[in-house]
Amino acid sequence: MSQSQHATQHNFTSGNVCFVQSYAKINLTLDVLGKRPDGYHELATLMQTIDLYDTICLSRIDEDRVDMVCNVPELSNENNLVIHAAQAIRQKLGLRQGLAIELHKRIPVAAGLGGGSSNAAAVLQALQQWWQLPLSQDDLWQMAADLGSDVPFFLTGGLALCEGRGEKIVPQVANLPEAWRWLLLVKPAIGVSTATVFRQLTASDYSTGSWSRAVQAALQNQQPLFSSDLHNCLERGVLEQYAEVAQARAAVLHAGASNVRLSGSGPSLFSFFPTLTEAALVQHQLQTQGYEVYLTRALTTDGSPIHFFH
Ligand SMILES: C[C@@](CO)(OP(=O)(O)O)[C@H](O)COP(=O)(O)OP(=O)(O)OC[C@H]1O[C@@H](n2ccc(N)nc2=O)[C@H](O)[C@@H]1O
Ligand SMILES: Nc1ncnc2c1ncn2[C@@H]1O[C@H](COP(=O)(O)OP(=O)(O)O)[C@@H](O)[C@H]1O
Repeated sequence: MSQSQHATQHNFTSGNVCFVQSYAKINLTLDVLGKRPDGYHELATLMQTIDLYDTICLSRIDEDRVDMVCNVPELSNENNLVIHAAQAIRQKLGLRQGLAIELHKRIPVAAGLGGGSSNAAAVLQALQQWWQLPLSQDDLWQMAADLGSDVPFFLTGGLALCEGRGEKIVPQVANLPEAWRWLLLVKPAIGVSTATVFRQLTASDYSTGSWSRAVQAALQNQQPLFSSDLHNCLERGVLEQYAEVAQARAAVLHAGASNVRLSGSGPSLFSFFPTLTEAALVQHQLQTQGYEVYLTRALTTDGSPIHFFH
């Protein structure tokens, strides 16, 4: 029996079974620099893993195939990224060892929280460690990047500056202001397609990358940061296009939050609080209005709570 802590996954293996925790992310900042010839957008985004996770149970099976069940019925099919990740590894190494995957989702789906990407990275990393595969970090990174723009970030997690289409990762020392100790996530009752949100961008939404780089520098130097320093270039389009998100944003502010931002392509919104009491009060108010709300916090690469500065 062994227990290991690598990157954002907590793995627990026992004989033929391996359990993995697969964490969600928020985008503290998200700059879109412009559209690339390949159709993707050039990004600079500061991503941070948070204490909200799916659980994945991997078991060896005798047959040469990958099976999967999920507690969210519409995700129980071969398009699930956990199957793509397992098949990518089997194909790359010509493995015939079969696998059964149980996926228990807690991270809201299509919510801007990176759940599918996190699950894919968790499977890549768990199989690499559990089966002691001869894959380099570069091999893993390439497989992750082929699975999706956000997947490489989840191989390291914690806090990172992500550039290119999101796949170029520069890990940062996880270090946030004291005022950001508690994190409230509000998930409006709609799913949002990432591709649609990018399609609706206009040139006036683009930035130079300066929002993310300024916040990165302030965090590294432990300088004061304000909620107005955080920016997401996708937010304008999402607030205009989806009334549910604009309403939820207004409700969060009305409930007493001093800051609120969209995570990724949304629809999830996040707010920071210095104390648990303040966060819990706002959470309670929003829950009584019927909102889906999560009270959580930021994590380091090994899944432990991060360091805060004054
Ligand atoms: C916006 C972000 C911010 O972290 O997250 P989510 O809101 O999805 O969580 C990511 O860039 C999402 O990453 P991911 O969900 O892996 O995207 P992919 O599967 O690679 O791409 C989905 C679609 O989004 C668009 N896309 C994605 C990334 C990028 N840099 N430019 C794009 O234009 C493309 O239309 C692409 O077909
Ligand atoms: N394991 C998975 N978990 C969640 N969604 C998945 C998974 N595998 C494939 N998907 C697909 O990916 C889409 C985006 O889901 P998700 O990763 O949760 O959101 P986001 O891209 O907003 O962070 C979903 O609509 C779903 O069809």
